[in-house]
Amino acid sequence: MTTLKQIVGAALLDSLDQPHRLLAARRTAPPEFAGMWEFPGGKVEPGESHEQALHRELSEELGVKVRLGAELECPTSEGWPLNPSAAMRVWLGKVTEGTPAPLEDHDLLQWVELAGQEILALDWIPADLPIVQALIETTVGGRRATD
Ligand SMILES: Nc1nc2c([nH]c(=O)n2[C@H]2C[C@H](O)[C@@H](COP(=O)(O)OP(=O)(O)OP(=O)(O)O)O2)c(=O)[nH]1
Repeated sequence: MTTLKQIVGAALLDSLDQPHRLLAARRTAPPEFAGMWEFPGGKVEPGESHEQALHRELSEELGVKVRLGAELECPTSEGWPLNPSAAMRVWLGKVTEGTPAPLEDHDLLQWVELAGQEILALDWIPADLPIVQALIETTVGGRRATD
């Protein structure tokens, strides 16, 4: 039985086949996370699947429709641990309708290169750092090795 609060996040990429850039979102609240970068998303509501929750959150927060790709492989069945009471599962995705805008919960969106130092230089919510690392490995890891 799931005991942790379930959060879903999207790694929105410029392309699912040949990704080069990720859309990062800067949070406005709560105070301890304001100004930090994260994957857009939020809590799974009762009766929703994880994917349904993610589509709803992306519509509310960014005003976009997306195609979801694979789930980013995570260390536990409940996802990536965020804190003692919550875990997040993350799906790769691509915007199919609309232009992302910071409508709710964020004050800035930024497309960042997956390769290079720019992405790691962002002030991510600390719990997101292993997720960002895994995303880089999954997307451009092979390319990096031959850079
Ligand atoms: N969306 C999101 N939340 C994250 C990330 N990393 C991380 O620690 N969190 C935490 C922050 C919050 O405590 C929780 C998600 O809550 P939220 O505030 O985004 O969810 P929500 O929009 O459904 O919340 P609410 O306004 O309905 O209260 O997970 C991340 O990358 N994306």
